Amino acid sequence: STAVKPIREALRLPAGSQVTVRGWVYRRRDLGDKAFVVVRDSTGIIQAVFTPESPGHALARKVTVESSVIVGGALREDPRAPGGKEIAGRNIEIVGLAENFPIRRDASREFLLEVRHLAVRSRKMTAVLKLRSTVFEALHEWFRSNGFYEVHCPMFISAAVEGGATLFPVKYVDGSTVYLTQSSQFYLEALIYSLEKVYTVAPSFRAEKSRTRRHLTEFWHAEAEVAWTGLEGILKVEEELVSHIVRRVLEKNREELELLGRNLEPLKNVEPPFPRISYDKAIEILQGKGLNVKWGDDLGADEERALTEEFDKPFFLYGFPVGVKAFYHKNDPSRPEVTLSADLLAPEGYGEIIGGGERIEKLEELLDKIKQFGLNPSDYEWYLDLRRYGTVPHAGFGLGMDRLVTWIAGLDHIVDSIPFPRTVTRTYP
Ligand SMILES: NC(=O)C[C@H]([NH3+])C(=O)NS(=O)(=O)OC[C@H]1O[C@@H](n2cnc3c(N)ncnc32)[C@H](O)[C@@H]1O
Ligand SMILES: [Mg+2]
Repeated sequence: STAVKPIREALRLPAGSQVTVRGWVYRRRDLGDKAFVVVRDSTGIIQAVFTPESPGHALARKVTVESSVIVGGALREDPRAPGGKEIAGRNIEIVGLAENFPIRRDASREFLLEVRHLAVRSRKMTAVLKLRSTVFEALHEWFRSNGFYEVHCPMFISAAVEGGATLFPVKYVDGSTVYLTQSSQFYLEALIYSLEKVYTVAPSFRAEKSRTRRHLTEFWHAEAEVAWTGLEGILKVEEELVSHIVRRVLEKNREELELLGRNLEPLKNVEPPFPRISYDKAIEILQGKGLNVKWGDDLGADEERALTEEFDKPFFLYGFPVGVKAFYHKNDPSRPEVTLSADLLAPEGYGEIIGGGERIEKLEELLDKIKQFGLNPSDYEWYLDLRRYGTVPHAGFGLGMDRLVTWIAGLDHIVDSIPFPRTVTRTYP
């Protein structure tokens, strides 16, 4: 028998070639005395047709969906077959005969989540996971080629970064209570004093009460911190990073984007500079659209969705009011009621994918703000120390990787962007 080839490569061979492929039975049906077996591997699908003269005919009729198989035969043109070619099946080896596979075409979203350990085999999920892999690969590529060091921060932390309401407490081995990290930001801020430009990609945990299409309780968080820079400096990093990632997906995952039915035009627009609008301007636009918002309100998914209608590429929303953002954001010296913060909103209704901004670098200013926010300074002792020993202006951001994948892939729910989503109601499988 010939050497096993990935299906994508087998399909490129000339008709008449002897091929052997291996994978899982994607579809199986009988038509008259012929057995049609469609095999799936990580590169695609190919049809094999077994006639009564084929040595493998009997096995081909008995093989079940999702059985693992090795199939051999001669390649031939057939415009009706997926990929325009099929295998005139000669032999089939059943490596693992599958029991009755529980997933049917009309399976509900909830059932597909319940059997996600099997549903990850679907062509849609396979396409999303390949695209997700490119997104992470491109992120590392960009940071590493722009002078950033990858660092790793603890998952067990002692104080809230993004507010106490979404902390997951953990009973630690010594009996104390610690928390799962919401963000590596403070540790990155410590690391800029040695490496100056740092990034990390790790899970963050938020006990979000809200059941929405863009919240997970465990999500993948790419965070970066840069010494000696301010708000505009970090926005430039963000727009170049996101543009690079989208460009790489367009280069590498056309097939997957097509399988997902993604309209590519919005993605082709993703080039720096991105538009920048102030929070003030955003409130004006939203009020002009008849939304019931006033200055000082936080902006939720509905408001963000309405704003994205004004743009055909990602855009920055900067200058949030002090009360809307976390304590560590630096107040604008020229307008102390607003902060030097900025979110990056993805178009097409997706909204926030990045949160970030300039940090408070002066010790007294940070101490005042911690107290203003009713927080306990002793919970932030080591974070305050960073301002006692050679403080520098610095800025950073956090990019929600699952939200980024959801937008780029054009998915309608964040749970479809990650293999095993964790939400308010799901920690299984
Ligand atoms: N280093 C930093 O400056 C990051 C900063 N401490 C931070 O955590 N900002 S953030 O809360 O807006 O979260 C950052 C991003 O993280 C994503 N995010 C934030 N929360 C979630 C949940 N619950 N699910 C999915 N994605 C989430 C979303 O894209 C946000 O824009
Ligand atoms: Mg945010």
